[in-house]
Amino acid sequence: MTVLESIVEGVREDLAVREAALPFDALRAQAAKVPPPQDVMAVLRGPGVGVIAEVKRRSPSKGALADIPEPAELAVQYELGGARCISVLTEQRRFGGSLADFDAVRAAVGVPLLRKDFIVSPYQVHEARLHGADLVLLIVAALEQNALVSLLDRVESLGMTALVEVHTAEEADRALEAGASVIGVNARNLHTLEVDKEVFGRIAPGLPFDTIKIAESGVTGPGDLMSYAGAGADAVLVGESLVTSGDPKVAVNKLVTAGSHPACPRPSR
Ligand SMILES: O=C(O)c1ccccc1NCC(=O)[C@H](O)[C@H](O)COP(=O)(O)O
Repeated sequence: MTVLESIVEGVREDLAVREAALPFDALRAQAAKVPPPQDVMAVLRGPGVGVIAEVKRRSPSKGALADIPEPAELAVQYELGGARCISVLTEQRRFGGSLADFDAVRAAVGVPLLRKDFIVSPYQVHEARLHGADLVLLIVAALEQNALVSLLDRVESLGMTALVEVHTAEEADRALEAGASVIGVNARNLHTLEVDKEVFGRIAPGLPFDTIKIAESGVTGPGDLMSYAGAGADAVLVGESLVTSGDPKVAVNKLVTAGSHPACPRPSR
């Protein structure tokens, strides 16, 4: 079993417990009463290269990264530093995240929020909406094509935006066939955990010009952002280097400043 398969197995077990506690129809009815999501496409199409800053306590590849006793405080620092969106990992077993973290962040910041999890069921999509998500991650490698198409439709039918994550050209084709308009190219192979920062540059130029392109993983500073910008990134998604920086506001702001600098290559839309 690969790392991704084992994560998804645990996610399905935890999901069954939540479904037993709050049945799907009741969840859906509650989620329908939540204020509508933000227009994330407009935010991601903002000037320069944006930063999506991630609340990430630990990971399968690196183990413990940061305690983050107050995720809301971290998120406020990200927002003050100029993050365009904030990603909150809600997977508990491997990443130490939770929907309680998501709620705390939602209550503290105004920027759009990404529910970063391993979404395999419509239940998780409505759950994301119930907790105020604007964006939902869909990982192509974790989904059969029919499931990808129907989850993407569901995310959009609720007014949210799907960040569809790929790691290979074949997965990018599947994302486009499913109708993705925001594609994240993850430098990390979720089966082996190997990080290859060249992957974005191999895949992004082949995507349609009007697709929002997000470079995920392995961003350690402004130099990486500039390289990804040169290969066509509209935004970068950054976790580890921010949570381990000691000063997340400054660390985010260094990236934001690089992304808005006149020397930074512009997205070609
Ligand atoms: O981070 C991991 O080790 C990982 C392992 C298996 C599945 C997903 C994983 N990470 C999710 C992410 O995509 C990253 O949290 C995100 O792109 C930020 O990456 P980084 O800046 O390298 O922390």
